[in-house]
Amino acid sequence: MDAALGPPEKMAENADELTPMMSQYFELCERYDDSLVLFQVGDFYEAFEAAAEKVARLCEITLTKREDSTGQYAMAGIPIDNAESYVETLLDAGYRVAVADQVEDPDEVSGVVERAVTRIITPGTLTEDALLRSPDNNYVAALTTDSRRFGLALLDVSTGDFYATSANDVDAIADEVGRFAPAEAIVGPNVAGATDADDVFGPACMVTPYDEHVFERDVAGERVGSYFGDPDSLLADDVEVRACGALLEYAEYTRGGQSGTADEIAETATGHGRLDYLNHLTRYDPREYMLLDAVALDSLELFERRSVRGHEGRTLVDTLDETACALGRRQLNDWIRRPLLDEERIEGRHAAVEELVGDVQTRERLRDLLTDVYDLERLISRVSRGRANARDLRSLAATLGVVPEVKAAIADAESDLLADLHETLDPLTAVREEIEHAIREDPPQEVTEGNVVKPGYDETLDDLRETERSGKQWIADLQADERERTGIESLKVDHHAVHGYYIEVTDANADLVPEDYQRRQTLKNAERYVTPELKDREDEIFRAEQRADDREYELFRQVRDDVAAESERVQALADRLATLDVLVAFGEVAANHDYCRPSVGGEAIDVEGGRHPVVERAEDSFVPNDARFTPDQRFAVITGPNMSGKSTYMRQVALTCVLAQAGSFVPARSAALPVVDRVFTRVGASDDIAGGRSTFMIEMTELADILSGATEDSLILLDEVGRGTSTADGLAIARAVTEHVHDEIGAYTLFATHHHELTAAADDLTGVFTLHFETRQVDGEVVFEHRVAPGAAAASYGVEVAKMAGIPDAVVDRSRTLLDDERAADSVSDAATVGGDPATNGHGVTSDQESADYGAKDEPDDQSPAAPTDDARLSKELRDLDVATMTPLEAMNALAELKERVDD
Ligand SMILES: Nc1ncnc2c1ncn2[C@@H]1O[C@H](COP(=O)(O)OP(=O)(O)OP(=O)(O)O)[C@@H](O)[C@H]1O
Repeated sequence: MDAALGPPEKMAENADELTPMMSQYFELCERYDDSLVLFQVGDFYEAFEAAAEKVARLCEITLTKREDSTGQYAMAGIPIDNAESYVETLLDAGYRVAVADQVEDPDEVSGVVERAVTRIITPGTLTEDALLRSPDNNYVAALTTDSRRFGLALLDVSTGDFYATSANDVDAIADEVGRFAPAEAIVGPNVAGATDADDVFGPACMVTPYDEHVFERDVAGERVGSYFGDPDSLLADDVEVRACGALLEYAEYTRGGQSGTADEIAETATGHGRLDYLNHLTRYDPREYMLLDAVALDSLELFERRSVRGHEGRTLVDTLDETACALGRRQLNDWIRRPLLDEERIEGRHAAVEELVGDVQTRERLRDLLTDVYDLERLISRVSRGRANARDLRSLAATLGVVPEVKAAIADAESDLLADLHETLDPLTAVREEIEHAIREDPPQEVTEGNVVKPGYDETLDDLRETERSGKQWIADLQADERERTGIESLKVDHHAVHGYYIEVTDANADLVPEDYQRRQTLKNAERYVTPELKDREDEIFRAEQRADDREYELFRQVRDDVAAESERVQALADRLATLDVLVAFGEVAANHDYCRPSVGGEAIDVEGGRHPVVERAEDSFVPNDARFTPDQRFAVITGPNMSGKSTYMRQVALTCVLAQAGSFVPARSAALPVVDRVFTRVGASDDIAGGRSTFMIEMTELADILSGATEDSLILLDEVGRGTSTADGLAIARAVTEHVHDEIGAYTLFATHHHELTAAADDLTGVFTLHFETRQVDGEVVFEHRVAPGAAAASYGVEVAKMAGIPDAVVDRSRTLLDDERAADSVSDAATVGGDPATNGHGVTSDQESADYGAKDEPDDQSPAAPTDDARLSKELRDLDVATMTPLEAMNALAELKERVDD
């Protein structure tokens, strides 16, 4: 990013001589040197010099020039009316945009109009609806550290969601970052020495080192205190206070507040930029939630879809998203991102979902009502920032109007959670009534031009409007009155934007014009006049209109302030409606897709007829599978050909746990599950070319994280560990990992592998068992049954899959020949080694596919200790020749080949 533009050099050279306007621009560029300043000049936002060139190039607009006594400056302007799309382009290109608006009415000042930066638009602090691309949260983060701990704060400025946490280990922080996926981060002074912030936040996040001062304990503490009271009672560690304080300062700064020196804090604490709607700071310990790090979120496709074959387009959240409003959608994301560990809370959600599953009518009623719920969090944040218009207030009132009906719909609820929601849903009746009494039903976008406040709400306003109305009526009647008085039938009364009201008389009737008419304008065939009374009336109308508009704006602001004062209650209501919406969505999905209520808290995984929630929607006939892990047998080695369903099965077990702990029902006939503290995944990786790490390196790094972080309550998915290195090394690592997880950790583990040797671990390690996926051969073609069964698979069918994928016949045939040859040769040598320690077996297996044929438990010769001699090899090959089906030529060739080998 080359965001720091600073003031243009050319202006710096003659800074003292700049025109007043350019001097303003120059100073703003100096002050906001980390941003691209867009400077209002009338209906445009202008940029000059280097910034202008950037804007012109990125936004594809013309680069022009501005010339004054001090020189010529490159200039590019974007129209204010649709500035958003241009700003979006600049954000995408990595800029912060400082919007410098005219803060005085140009008509009312002589000389240069004052301009001030009213907001700094950055990727993580967006509040503009047009720039927020989805209802999902958009977070900005702050990270800091002392030498001991790391503190992380996360804030969604558009909704007021604010979180803080801390950890000793930067990896734990990276995991939390992964959950929230902030769009932007500021980092404190010591972070650079302790870790690589770009690594922690990832490439999609704009990371900037920020003013050290605001991270100081006292400065930060004071700021946190000004919002939420004593920081020490709220937060667990100084690093959390530092991160939260700095983040608040940054958020204020982007809302046009001052960047904080100690003195300025007191000023901003009450002034411009303050985020009054921030009422809650949620301090949490990552250990309170099932941990899903970035790798797991990604590989389980909870939010983002990886580019893999099949099940197009859908993520877990999409699949579950039957929410009716934006509040619910965000809450759903949060529940999936942070599944619970507390059994009681999990059960609480399940009980509520169960009740809703069983009551279609209530569910439908609630869905209907919740569809009418606006995004209260963003509305109240706009209200508190003074950016809400009258329509926003009406939307808020409309939402409040739905609350009593929502309450009524769950009045008889029996589950604790629904009953509690019924009890605590707060209709804020007074707020709704105030808005409904004061604000018109269909107000305009603008709040300063009248038509906002209802007649009858305010006497002063009504009087002014009456004066305006009667004045206009008098003028409306004037044409008829004057025609009668003067006898001029063609006399016209009309209004002109510049000259105001006039009476028009054609030249033919000039002699009938009365004395009191004063000439104003001469046209080709007519004259326009005013009378003193018309002038007086006009002034009266104008004054009344002006004062009425002002009065309306004042009344509107009063109502808006009154609503803002209740922002905490509105936020609490938003949270409850969101909860209800997610519960209803869970109920809907469960009812429509045949999910069951899981029991949680035992020590076994016992899923009957489980399905993958996403894949089952894309497959016409999804095959349900059981999953059974007992307290004593927690490690499954899964074999089966490519495409047989191993990955799908493993993910479905993990997703079932995630869903259950998020509070949802699960796609299965029945399910008993433990409370899983963390899901680890090590499933296929793409090369991190930019990061300079090979597939194997990534694989090993992820594996290292798993081995150091997993507990006996964790769920581990391992897919093809050791694929990126030689088969012997890979197998050795796979076996050693199996032993370690089995002996030392005891986590629930699903390990899919093509190393059939690994299935032997089931014989040696009591907690390990084998599963495999079955396939059938029908007319020479492989049919995948997608059915899991105990034991190990017999063959890999890699070549058949290659054929299905469209590899040319010649290559497929050649592969078969090679494979047959190798099988013949290796089955002999294999007999000597399978079942021993793979790390020391030293035999030359050359690919995963081949290794898949090793160690199938039910092959009797697997365990035989025979040594591979040439004779044994030859005899086997001879035995395997199927003379009955060979052509004479093939028989001749085979014989010649064998003879040749004996001769050697
Ligand atoms: N239980 C099932 N019922 C129906 N179709 C399934 C089932 N499981 C998987 N499939 C289908 O089979 C495809 C392959 O499954 P999956 O990717 O799980 O295979 P795999 O054994 O892990 O393959 P590989 O070893 O190549 O990674 C999936 O994309 C899905 O469309």
